[in-house]
Amino acid sequence: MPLGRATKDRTTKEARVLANRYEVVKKLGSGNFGTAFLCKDTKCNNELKVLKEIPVGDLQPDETVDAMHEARLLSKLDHPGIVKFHDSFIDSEYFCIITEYCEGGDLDHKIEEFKKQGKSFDEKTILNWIIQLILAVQYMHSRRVLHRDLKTRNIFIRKNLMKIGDFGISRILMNTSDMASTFTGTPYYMSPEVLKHEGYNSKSDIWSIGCILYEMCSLEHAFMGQGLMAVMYKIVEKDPPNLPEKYSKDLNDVFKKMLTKDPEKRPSATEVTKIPFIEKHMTKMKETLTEEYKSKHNMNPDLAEREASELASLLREKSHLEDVRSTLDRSTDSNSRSEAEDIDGKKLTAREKLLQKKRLEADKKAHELAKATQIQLVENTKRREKIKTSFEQTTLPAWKGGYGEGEILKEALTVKDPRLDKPSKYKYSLEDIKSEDFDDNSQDEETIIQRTVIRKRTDPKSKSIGGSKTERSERLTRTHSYDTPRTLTEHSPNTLSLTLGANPKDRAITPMKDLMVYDREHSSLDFKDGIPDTPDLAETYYEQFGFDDDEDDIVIGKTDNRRDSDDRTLTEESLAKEEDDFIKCLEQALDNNSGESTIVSDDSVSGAFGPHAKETKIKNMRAECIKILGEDVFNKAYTYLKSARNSKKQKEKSEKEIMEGLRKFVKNPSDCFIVDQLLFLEE
Ligand SMILES: Nc1ncnc2c1ncn2[C@@H]1O[C@H](COP(=O)(O)OP(=O)(O)OP(=O)(O)O)[C@@H](O)[C@H]1O
Repeated sequence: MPLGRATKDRTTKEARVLANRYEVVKKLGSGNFGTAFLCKDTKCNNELKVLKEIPVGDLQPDETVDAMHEARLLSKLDHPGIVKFHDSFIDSEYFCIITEYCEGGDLDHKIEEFKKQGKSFDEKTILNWIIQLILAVQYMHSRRVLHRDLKTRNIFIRKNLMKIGDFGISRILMNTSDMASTFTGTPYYMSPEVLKHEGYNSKSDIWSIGCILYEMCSLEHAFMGQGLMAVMYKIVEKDPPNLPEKYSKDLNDVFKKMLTKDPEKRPSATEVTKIPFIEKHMTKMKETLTEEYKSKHNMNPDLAEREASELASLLREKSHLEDVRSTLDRSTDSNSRSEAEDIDGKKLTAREKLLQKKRLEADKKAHELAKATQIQLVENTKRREKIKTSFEQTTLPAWKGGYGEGEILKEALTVKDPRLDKPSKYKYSLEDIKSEDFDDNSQDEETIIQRTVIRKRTDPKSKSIGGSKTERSERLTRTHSYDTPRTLTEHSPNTLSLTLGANPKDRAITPMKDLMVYDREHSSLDFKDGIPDTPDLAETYYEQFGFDDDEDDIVIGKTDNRRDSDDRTLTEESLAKEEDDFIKCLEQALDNNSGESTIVSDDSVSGAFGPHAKETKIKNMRAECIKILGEDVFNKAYTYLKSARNSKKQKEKSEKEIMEGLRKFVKNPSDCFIVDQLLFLEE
């Protein structure tokens, strides 16, 4: 296929849905193989994911079989240090991959940012990161998957967790036995054996991790040179530099081991984890992480807030349904009469008619809610048990780090509730909230109740709330201490009840029965029967609190059809799972046990899209050259370098002479580095 063959350019088409499921949000950028987009998974609660579109040309159906098979196997791999491979499919001329989205971007960007700001990463952070990467590599190598293109642009950050992207993609895209395919365009991370055409193996990935370690410390590449050849020469012949002096000798030794020229003598991932300095840090990480995890899950304010929010919504549900019921009870006898007939001698108001209309619906929702709550309770109990067991079994270390600025876990679990703009370790009265907290005076009282419930804390230092008015507020708040963590899970489903329906005991909805009282008589709120006075307001009220006609799901916690509003729960849960998984990885590594090995297949298989992927790479690199140099300069430099690399006479020229020759076209010959890369790739 000729170079630059036109593939349909879809990079600008963002508002589109792929596979009837992935809605493109925006373009993230283009790489060697294709373009990455941020997308929403409409079938998974609009979770943000990354779509990678790789042009593969017009393929015959059987040509895609291997790729799809490989992709399916890759999607089974799961490790907190690997960007999760979710899905793949062919769409027109594109092979599409759906992966996890890492909101922290890539390490290359992070390093650039630090460089610009004159900052550096501290040793502890670097050690944390490198251990994460090594554990991820160990996991994949134990399943016989090589990366082949490890570089800072393929390392992603998600809540300070380091994740390796594109692991195994080479299996699909590249013909792995072919040198040009292995040459990804970036020479900086390539090992001597690869440059010497001695073949890629698992140790070549370790070399790349060593190069990444150097870059984290010095914010520069380990092997630098004006031209591609100079870099390659240094990699093969020269000793690696030392890490900057601010880093320990121990870390420098680890780095040197990883950059041992002879792959036989270079440590494997497992061997790196056994280097005493690394092992010691892993043990420390485990201890600190466990402690932080423990305290977080015992007293996690975010978790508590979420639970409070759920409880508040249950409360709303309860008081509303009680109100509906009591009103309906009053009117039950009138059902046999005409709607227009009176209750207690009065005609039914529009509001009462509305109540009637909503009655069945409300009851149905109550049932669904009770069911959903019970499912959530079971899930919460399971999760708690799991966390508890994990604490008991481990002494995992608080794993601090992350740009040297904070505690990873702390950040990892901080999911802010946009409704809460202040830390809430205080007691709030309704008046407090009305007067100082919310600018928006137009909020209705129910919202205020909810916020009060969420904010309520029994901080011993807080001023007590006395007086009749505040007593009323007190009744509206939750007398539930977050300092002594109590959660939904601590209440057996059997203890839940809600005075609703013919048989109240059958309607398990909230564990707050004994803890929360909505005292209608003394309430300062004016919707004493729970329903606003006018039908319009009532309608708004219903809609606001989840009784909208069109609404068909009640979603609490984790269910299959979660809605947008549940994103927060989802993220929090998935992050907690990742922490948990990472703790297990550390444990396994410390136990010298790499876990059960699900071997995917031999990595020597040729990539299904080899020729197409190579062609795309060349095309993209050529476009990049033109972007950097301009078309005219590129053409001249390309012709000059091609002849310098190919003709015998020119070959005798030293690198220095070649660079000088380039000065005829460009001010800075090192700008032509990428042209050299392109030529190398083309060869
Ligand atoms: N999982 C992800 N989460 C967040 N951003 C991502 C993710 N994958 C890719 N990106 C971003 O999308 C852009 C393009 O990424 P892509 O992987 O296609 O190319 P690249 O890494 O820049 O180059 P290469 O093809 O050489 O790996 C980059 O800015 C990258 O940071």
